[in-house]
Amino acid sequence: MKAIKHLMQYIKPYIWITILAPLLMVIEVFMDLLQPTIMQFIIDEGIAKNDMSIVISYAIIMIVLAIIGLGGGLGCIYFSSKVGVHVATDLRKDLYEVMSYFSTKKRDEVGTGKLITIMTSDVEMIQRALMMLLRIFVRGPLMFIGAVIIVWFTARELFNILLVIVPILMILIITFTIYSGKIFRKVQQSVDRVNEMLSENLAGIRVIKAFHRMKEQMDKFLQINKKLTKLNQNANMVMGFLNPLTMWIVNLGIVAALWIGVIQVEIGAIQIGVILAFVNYLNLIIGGLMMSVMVLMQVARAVPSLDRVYEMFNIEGEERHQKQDLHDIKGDVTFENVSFSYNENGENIVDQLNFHVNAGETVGIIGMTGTGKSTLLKLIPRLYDVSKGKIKIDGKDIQSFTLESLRKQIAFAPQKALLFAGSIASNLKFGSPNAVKEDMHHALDQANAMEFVEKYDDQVEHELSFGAKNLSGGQKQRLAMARAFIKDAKILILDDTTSAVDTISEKIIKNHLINDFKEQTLFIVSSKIATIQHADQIILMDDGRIHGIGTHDELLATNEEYREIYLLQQQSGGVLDAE
Ligand SMILES: Nc1ncnc2c1ncn2[C@@H]1O[C@H](COP(=O)(O)OP(=O)(O)OP(=O)(O)O)[C@@H](O)[C@H]1O
Repeated sequence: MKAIKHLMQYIKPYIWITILAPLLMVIEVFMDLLQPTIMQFIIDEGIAKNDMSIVISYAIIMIVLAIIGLGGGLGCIYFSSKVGVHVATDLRKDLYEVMSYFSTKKRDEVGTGKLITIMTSDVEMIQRALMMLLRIFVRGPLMFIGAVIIVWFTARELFNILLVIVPILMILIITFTIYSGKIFRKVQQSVDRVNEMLSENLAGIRVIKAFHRMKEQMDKFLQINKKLTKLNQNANMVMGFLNPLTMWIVNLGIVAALWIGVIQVEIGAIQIGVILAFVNYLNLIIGGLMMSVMVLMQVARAVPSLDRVYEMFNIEGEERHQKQDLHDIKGDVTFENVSFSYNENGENIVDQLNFHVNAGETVGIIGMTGTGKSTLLKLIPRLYDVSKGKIKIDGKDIQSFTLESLRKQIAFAPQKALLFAGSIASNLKFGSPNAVKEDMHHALDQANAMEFVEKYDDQVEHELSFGAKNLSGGQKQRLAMARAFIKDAKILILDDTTSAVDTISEKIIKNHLINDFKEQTLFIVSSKIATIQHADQIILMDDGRIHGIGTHDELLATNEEYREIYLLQQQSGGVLDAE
């Protein structure tokens, strides 16, 4: 109910054409309903009495009425399509907006597959249902009721046939509609799963190929797809049963009409034209019922879609407009007893973290994989919210600031260098929308990316393909770093952003980090001590906890595990000194 109310808000701007479309359909139905009666008149008064003038004049009336009906029908199609398409477009636009405000946690929970299905097939389902409702939902019942009334007045001797047939058809239709609604709900869930698997496999196609797991993935996909096929088949079977069953009942009605009708003609109670008109009206009645069923079926399919769309609008998003703005920060960052778990009541991925970073300092974070380094970083721009404790910037809890203003103060280069299709410049403008060429060159220099960008004829205007597949892993990382650098934010976070970068480039970038970012608070996660050796503090993470904290020299002197990592990396030649 609430979902329907919500949909009504989208129909409201098009309310006049939403009213006009069914009105035009009323004209078409009236014209259709008049045709059999005129035909009856032509047969009984024209042909039976050999009066050609009646035949011709009523045939002309029939044509005129048909043309008027056609005009009404076409108008209805035009306006109902307009409503459907516009409502769908507006819904998609708003869905895109709310989805972009989902908290990262919620987005993870819902899953990309479901989000894509909702934006595409669910919205389309609503669009189709809306169009059909405006076109056929008026036509169906009106044709049904109109035909029944006309039969009552023109062929009352045959009316009893309707009293038997119509209730049977109605029970049949209602049962089928309810049942098909349940099946379509399952179909939709199955489509979600297919989409989820598809998007995951397409994104990971190179990994699948590299590990030669095409067959295994294909088998998995086939299994899910098979389930969808079966559900679709069931749904179609339901529909497949309905048509022959109704036609059989209608045919029984026609046989009964002919039988009873002929007896009535013989005793002179009715004329032959009445029987023909009745058969025609019977077809209109069935047509009306079937059309209503089609609409109901479509509505039954659209209801789960409407619910799913409505659910998206109700998902707790990130707050947008309350709280105070964060301006001109110094850049002190404090973690006070911070714990975080991805799942409610799940194990803490980071646990009771306590540390303080002064503005302008660099913090290096190191530790085994899966120890919560990336998670720690994601808590600072509130990509996820802490489960316990507080993170403070300049002594104030980050929860008290608007997300927009908080994130303006933070430049974040995530572990996976995600770039967008478009020019290098457009990607850099993500970091700083007003950046000019000089700013871009400067940031690209700092990330040692100018070295390859300047080789392109069109330089920063060079187009990146979807997912920046025309770049190497190291090139992508350097551009992603440049995008963070150009933002010139007070807090700069680099999550293992040099893992695929060559040693010389890494050394250049490190020098820039040391010399150009003295005013910024830097968080650098790396698996290599050499990358963070210069940091004012190094945090050694172990199983979500801080296992050691201090400068490189302090940790070397006091922390066994740190010393071991350092020696191992020294032996494997991973040492990299800043100049
Ligand atoms: N979105 C998520 N949902 C649920 N669990 C997650 C999510 N992201 C990470 N984790 C889990 O949290 C733990 C820590 O992950 P995190 O990425 O923070 O580790 P990390 O130290 O950065 O690892 P690496 O060095 O490999 O990048 C892992 O066990 C991981 O499975």
